Amino acid sequence: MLLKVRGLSKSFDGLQAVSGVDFDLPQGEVRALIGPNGAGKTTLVGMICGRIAPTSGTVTFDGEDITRLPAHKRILKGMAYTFQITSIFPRLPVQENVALAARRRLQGRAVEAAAAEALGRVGLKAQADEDAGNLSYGHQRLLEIAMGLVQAPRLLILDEPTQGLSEGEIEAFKALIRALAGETTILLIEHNMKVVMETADTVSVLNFGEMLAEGTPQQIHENADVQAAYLGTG
Ligand SMILES: Nc1ncnc2c1ncn2[C@@H]1O[C@H](COP(=O)(O)OP(=O)(O)OP(=O)(O)O)[C@@H](O)[C@H]1O
Repeated sequence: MLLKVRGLSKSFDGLQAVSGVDFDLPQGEVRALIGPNGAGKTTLVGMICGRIAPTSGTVTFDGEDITRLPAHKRILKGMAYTFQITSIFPRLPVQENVALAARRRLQGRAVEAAAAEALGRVGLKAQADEDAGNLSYGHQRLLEIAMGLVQAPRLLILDEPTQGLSEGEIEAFKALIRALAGETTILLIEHNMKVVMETADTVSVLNFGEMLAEGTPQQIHENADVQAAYLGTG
């Protein structure tokens, strides 16, 4: 098991954001984490990648207890949390942004080759020389994914990657996830159910900080408890 979460809880001033979550993510799986607004998804993922200290519980990555390891050390172990660890440098070219991320693990010519490959994968090759700040919002999000990918992570965590993307960009994103499936383990917080249904191997549903259900996209789609949880919040 690549990632193992046991009894993970977080309270903020008495508000129980995540309570007693158990969660297993096998190597190579694409897992979607869904749930109504405020269910605790970002808090759970924050504890997995080390940005948020849990109130109790453990996180094990590749057999090692990393519960107390700071975020930057988790990155070195192969966790990439794209939208938090990478921030775009708007005045640098797109390619240079990706090269900076690549230098966490590579040197010399390998940096440029890896950056070009990552840009190709997210469909931004034509924008390589533009300043990152001039990209559309959707393209900036794809750039962030390229900056995660270029680090060759063992676990890639994407927090609402399709938010703000156009229909065409969402199609490209789905194709990218399918291409990465089996190669990289992916944990995807996603509100767009079409994206979830078409990319995830398995879906975990969080509701009021607790794991409500886990199953294939089809099972989750048909699950009465899940339907009720979403209806309850409008
Ligand atoms: N730093 C914080 N301080 C206090 N309360 C917080 C903090 N972070 C999150 N919360 C609360 O914890 C609960 C879970 O929030 P979280 O952001 O994890 O949910 P979410 O499922 O990611 O929601 P969304 O889908 O809206 O992003 C919410 O009630 C939120 O208000």
